[in-house]
Amino acid sequence: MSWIHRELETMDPSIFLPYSPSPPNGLPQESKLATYMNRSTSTPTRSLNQTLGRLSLESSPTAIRKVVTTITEFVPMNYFSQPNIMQPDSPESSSPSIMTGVPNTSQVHQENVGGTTYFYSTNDSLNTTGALNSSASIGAPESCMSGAVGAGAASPYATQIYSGTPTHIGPMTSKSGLAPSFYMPETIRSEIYERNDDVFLQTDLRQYPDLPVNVEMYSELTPLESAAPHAIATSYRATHRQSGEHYALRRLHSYTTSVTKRLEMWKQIDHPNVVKLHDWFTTKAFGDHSMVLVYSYHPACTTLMNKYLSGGAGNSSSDANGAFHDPFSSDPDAPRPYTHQKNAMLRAVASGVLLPEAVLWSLLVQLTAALRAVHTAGLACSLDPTKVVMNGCRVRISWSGATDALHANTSDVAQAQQDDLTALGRLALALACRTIHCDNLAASMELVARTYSADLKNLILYLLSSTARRSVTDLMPMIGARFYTQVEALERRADVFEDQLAHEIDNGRLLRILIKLGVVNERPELNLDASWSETGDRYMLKLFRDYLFHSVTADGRPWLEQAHLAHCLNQLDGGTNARVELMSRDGQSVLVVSYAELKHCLEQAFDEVLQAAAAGP
Ligand SMILES: Nc1ncnc2c1ncn2[C@@H]1O[C@H](COP(=O)(O)OP(=O)(O)OP(=O)(O)O)[C@@H](O)[C@H]1O
Repeated sequence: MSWIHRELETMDPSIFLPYSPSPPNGLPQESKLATYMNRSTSTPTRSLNQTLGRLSLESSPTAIRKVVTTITEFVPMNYFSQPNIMQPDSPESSSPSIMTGVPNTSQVHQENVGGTTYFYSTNDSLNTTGALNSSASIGAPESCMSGAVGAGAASPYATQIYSGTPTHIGPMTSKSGLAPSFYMPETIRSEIYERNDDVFLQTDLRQYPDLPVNVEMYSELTPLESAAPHAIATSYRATHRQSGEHYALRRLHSYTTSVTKRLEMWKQIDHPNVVKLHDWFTTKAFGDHSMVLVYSYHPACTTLMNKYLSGGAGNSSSDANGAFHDPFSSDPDAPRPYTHQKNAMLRAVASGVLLPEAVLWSLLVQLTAALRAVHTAGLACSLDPTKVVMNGCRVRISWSGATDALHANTSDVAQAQQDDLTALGRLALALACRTIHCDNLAASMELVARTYSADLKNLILYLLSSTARRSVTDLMPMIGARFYTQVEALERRADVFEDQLAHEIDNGRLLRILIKLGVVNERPELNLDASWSETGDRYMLKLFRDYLFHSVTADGRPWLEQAHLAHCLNQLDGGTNARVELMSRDGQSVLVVSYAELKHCLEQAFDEVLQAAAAGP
């Protein structure tokens, strides 16, 4: 007999036969179904209603509490919460107050249809409380308002998988003027994969036999750049031996000075556009007296130089352009620098590789925000395209404070801040022209004037002018309304993140409930009871598992319908009143149960496993 995929929300109650104490097709008492039916009707320790009756506000159910502590449950916002019913500080234990004193009204009806016995539990209070007991249920507003016991209904949310994409997310991809990479979900996914890859893919450390295994509290050192013979500084990714977290280390070779006052000041800077300096120490682990600066590690970073200015490996295919190779190359046929520079710019314009103005403003807004934080703290950062890193659309100034460590606090900060502003101007010009070779200022500015707005040109001119003393705070009026564009883009990106997060929360709900089912189903034994997973509450869960995963079509083929699976799991998570037919494996009996009852069985059974696990050897 094939499995029947029917849910019984609409079943007419009049078809239920009244319960008879001596049914015509009584169950053999040794059958597994009997263990469940006994637990529903007579066995005191297994009585669902008795269990529910024991639940009270004072003693919130250990089952629920244990589950919450062991697998972090998703506790939704209590949209309709009423102070007299819901406990604000303990959302997961609020439902039992409504359950208190639920009368034991368990009844079982059974009928025989064509040799198959159908068992119906008509325990309405069970269905209701189960629904209220949902990890994600919030109760219907009416029931909360009236406080009526038994009037609750499963949250519509708890029984759905996706609430749907909000309408404001959809049309954003066609928003003109904003770089699409700011808010495309596919981009978010690929960015996250790229970052995870970066963390998990290990470099072959045999290439670096001289690397120490441990440096202070850090191990698994992986160079972030290819080794240069006479470098004065080297960068590594490393893992903290205690926390397991990744850090970026900047090693300053043969370090002789020891003044660290400015490093202390750098440590205080916590800004989204500055890579955070956490710590520093000196070490002889590299065979010399090195200083190591410890920074936050941002996976899959690339420098602005690599991403936009060098045409190197870091460039995306659309960015790659032979126009940006070094004009001073050793190739005797290479064009003379000026010609090359001009040609490069013209080709950049023609081939459309110039950055959209919105992207330029985004970079400038972020960099000026970083400079503002740094300058306000009385520091300067030696801005350089190789020392600004980017992942996603976030820009950060990297290795902050390394210059101060090298020069031992001797530089004039006021002058260094002016140099930062000039460096920002040069960087803006380089990004606008897509080349670092902008020595011909007139030609470069001509390109900027032709391609971009007057505001951008004026900002660059202001930053490059050396006549007046400039300040980073003067830049804000020049950025003007473009700041709002940046805020708008970030908020749109946040919208997409929230939408994705909502989906993942729903996936998490399903994963948790699948974990619970997996922990209970087919467990070989529990507390020396080899038939534990086959009897009592668990028998019903086993049949539910069969119904979910092993259903077949009328001609015996596996019936795989993901929407059905997700729907059933959500009904279970919500503990709804909808009923489902569960057929015994011999096809002789059909149990008609509500998801509320199934949910309660699952929580009871899972709690038993948890208690056994916590009992210790
Ligand atoms: N905090 C960080 N987290 C992750 N990666 C970073 C971080 N800071 C820099 N990087 C990456 O490390 C790589 C090496 O950076 P580094 O500044 O050492 O490059 P470099 O051009 O070789 O400079 P230098 O010659 O001064 O060492 C770059 O690809 C950069 O993207």
